[in-house]
Amino acid sequence: MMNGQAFLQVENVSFGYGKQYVLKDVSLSMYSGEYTVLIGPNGSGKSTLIKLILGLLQQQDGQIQIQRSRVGYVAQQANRGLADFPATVREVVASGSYGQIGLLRWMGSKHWQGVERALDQVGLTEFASRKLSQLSGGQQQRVYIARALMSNPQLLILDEPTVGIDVQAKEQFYQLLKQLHQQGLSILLVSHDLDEVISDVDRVLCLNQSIYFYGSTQEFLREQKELLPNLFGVSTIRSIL
Ligand SMILES: Nc1ncnc2c1ncn2[C@@H]1O[C@H](COP(=O)(O)OP(=O)(O)OP(=O)(O)O)[C@@H](O)[C@H]1O
Repeated sequence: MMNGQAFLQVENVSFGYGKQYVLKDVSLSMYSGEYTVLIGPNGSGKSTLIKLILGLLQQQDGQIQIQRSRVGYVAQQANRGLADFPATVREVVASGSYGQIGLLRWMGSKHWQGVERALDQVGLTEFASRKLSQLSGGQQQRVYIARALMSNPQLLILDEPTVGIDVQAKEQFYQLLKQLHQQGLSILLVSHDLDEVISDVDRVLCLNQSIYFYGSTQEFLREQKELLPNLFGVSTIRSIL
């Protein structure tokens, strides 16, 4: 897994919104096909790190190397803003190709085939003609994954995608991520649901302004009794929930 060139390389990155740093000297590398979960207490800099990786923020120090055209992104509460928009599920997924639903009329049949494929990958074919607002929160998040898949990403980044989704839908959602990973997609998932994803991921990254732990799932499980009390003030994964 670690062979070859890393396609995401974050080297000694520091960032602050004002004078104070919220991220200090952060380094990490992701290799093709890896599934990494990023955890950390509230305000530890997880979303900030994601925004730096996506190029939405610019670090003050350090370097980030990544081919951004090969990154798909599913934001926290992704449905905000679009949920009331009168677009169908199919149209929202299609907008992943062009970024704007208004441009859909320019899409050729090859693109629409891609839309059907993406809908199939996330198990939403039967909902394709429904309005987005008529789907549950969990289904809507799957629509956003399908939209992100339209750019044929190498890496899918998700920032707390299951906030506000019920337990059963969460399970289905993580099952979908597991399947996409098994199909070869690399995933960087920000989540508090460590207990639910720990058996699916390859690596765990614990952030608290700096990197607190970064290693394989096996290493994490071996060391969690020492790691978790310091990071979250709890002693088992289950108590983070
Ligand atoms: N736009 C902003 N301007 C100023 N400070 C910010 C801004 N966004 C975030 N911060 C601060 O930066 C720090 C890191 O925030 P960030 O959202 O990256 O943390 P997080 O780990 O994602 O938190 P959570 O788990 O609560 O989502 C926090 O102290 C936060 O208050």
